[in-house]
Amino acid sequence: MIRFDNVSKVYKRGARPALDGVDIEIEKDEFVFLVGASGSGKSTFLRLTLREERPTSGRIHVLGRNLSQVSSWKVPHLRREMGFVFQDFRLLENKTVLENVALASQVIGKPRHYILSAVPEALDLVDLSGKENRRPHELSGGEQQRVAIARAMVNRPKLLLADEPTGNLDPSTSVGIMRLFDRINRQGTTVVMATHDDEIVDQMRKRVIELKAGRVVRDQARGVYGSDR
Ligand SMILES: Nc1ncnc2c1ncn2[C@@H]1O[C@H](COP(=O)(O)OP(=O)(O)OP(=O)(O)O)[C@@H](O)[C@H]1O
Repeated sequence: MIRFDNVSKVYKRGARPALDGVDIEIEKDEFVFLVGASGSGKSTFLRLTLREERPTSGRIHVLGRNLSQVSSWKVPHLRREMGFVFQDFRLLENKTVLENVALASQVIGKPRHYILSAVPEALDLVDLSGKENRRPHELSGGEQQRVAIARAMVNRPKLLLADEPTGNLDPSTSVGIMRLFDRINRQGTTVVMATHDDEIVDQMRKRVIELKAGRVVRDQARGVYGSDR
C-alpha cells in the first residue's frame, strides 16, 4: 500500500534532512501510528505519501504506483484514492455538514446518484445522521472532526492518512474518534496516523513506527507510544 525505499527529504540545501534514509512498508489493511518528537518527520512522511512534497532521494510507492513516475496532472487522480484528516478539521464554515461532505464528491465529478447514496452513508459511518443541516460552528470539536472524517471517507478511499486528528480534542472525545478510525480500518481501509496521543496509542496496541530526527528508530507490532515502557 505504501513503500518507502531509502527515502530522504531535505527541504533547504544545507539543512538537516527531515527524513533520512527511511525504509518503511505498510501493507493493505494495516493500522499504523507514526510517533516521535515534534520535528521528527511525521508530517513530512504523510506529505510525501500524498505527493504534496517530493523526496530528495529514494523511491516511494503508494497504491501500487511509483510516485516519481506519476505526472503532475495525474496527482489529483491518485489523491482521490486517499482520504486525509487534519488536526484543525478544515471545514467550510458557511456550508452545512451535508454540503461539506458532498462537496468532496462533487469536486471530483462523481455522478449525482453516487453522491445521493455515498453522503448519507458517510454521515451514518461517523454517527452524524440527523445533523446534516448544521453548520460547523453549531457542532462540538469532536463532531466537527467526525464531519472531516466523513468528508475523507465519502469517496471510499483505500488509504486514510491523518495528521494529529485528536490534537484539538479532549481525552474522552479523542477516544471516540479513535474508535471511529478503528472501525474504518476494520471495514477495510488502511489507516496511517501521526499522533502525540500517548494514552490512545498505548490503549490501541497497533503497529507503531517511531521517528527520531528523520530516522526510523522503532517499528513495533502491537506497540506502545514510548520505547521505554
Ligand atoms: N516546508 C518546510 N520547509 C522547511 N523545513 C521544513 C518544512 N516542513 C518541515 N520542515 C522541517 O523538517 C523537519 C521535520 O518536520 P515535520 O513537520 O515533518 O515533523 P513532525 O514530526 O510532523 O513534527 P510535529 O509533531 O511538530 O508536527 C523539521 O525540522 C521541520 O522544521
